[in-house]
Amino acid sequence: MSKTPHGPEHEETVIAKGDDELANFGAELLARAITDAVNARGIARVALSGGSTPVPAYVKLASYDLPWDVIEWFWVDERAVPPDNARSNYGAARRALALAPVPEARFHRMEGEGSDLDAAAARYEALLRAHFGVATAVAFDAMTLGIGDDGHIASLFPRTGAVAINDRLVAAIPAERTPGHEARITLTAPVLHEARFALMIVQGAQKRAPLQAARTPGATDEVPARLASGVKGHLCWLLDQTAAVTS
Ligand SMILES: O=C(O)[C@H](O)[C@@H](O)[C@H](O)[C@H](O)COP(=O)(O)O
Repeated sequence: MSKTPHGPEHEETVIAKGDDELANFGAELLARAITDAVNARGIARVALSGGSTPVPAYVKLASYDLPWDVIEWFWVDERAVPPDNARSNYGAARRALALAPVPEARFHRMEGEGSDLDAAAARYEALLRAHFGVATAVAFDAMTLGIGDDGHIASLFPRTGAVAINDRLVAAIPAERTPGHEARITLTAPVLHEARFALMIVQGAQKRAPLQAARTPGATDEVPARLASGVKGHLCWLLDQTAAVTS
């Protein structure tokens, strides 16, 4: 049974009252993590999850006065669609960040559109190694995460064994292992765990059950979002009040 190997250095829960507050808190938390990273190391590397929940926070973040030239943007996962497809996580984040003065070269998308997702995953892994260095851990300065209704995180879906992939940084997940979804490319659990700051942003009554399951110790293959508790750095559960209700 794969369990989370260690707990966060720092863990907190922030409750937001409503959509706007969730987006504002999300943007503020990301901006702080980014600013801290640039102050400490002269650069911030950010990995963005897809889905709908984090997008309003990305929009708010775009209006911050950040050192945009030294922020590198990566993705936690991508759907097997072209970047201009409405389901593209890259496309959604790019639209949300459109007002931010980010140099094009700072965006590093996963190539979900290709016919060979294993090759695309390998290329992304090589890109991460080039940016982070081969010898060092791939530790993102800030990472947004979400929880699927089925308890998935990134594109690591329950009862597929995907949470146990630990021999690579980036994996291709075939459609038959993403129930109800298309094939994916995703960061693997070891990369999620290395995050210096992970913002787990959860909204809506339909997320109460998977959220409670994610915060209950147990097998990560049953509830992949339990991987969040293995983040080594600072883990922030940013919850809107409807998701935070405990039965
Ligand atoms: O590609 C994706 O879908 C995401 O990376 C995924 O892991 C997401 O975070 C959850 O499915 C929650 O999605 P919502 O925010 O839309 O509920």
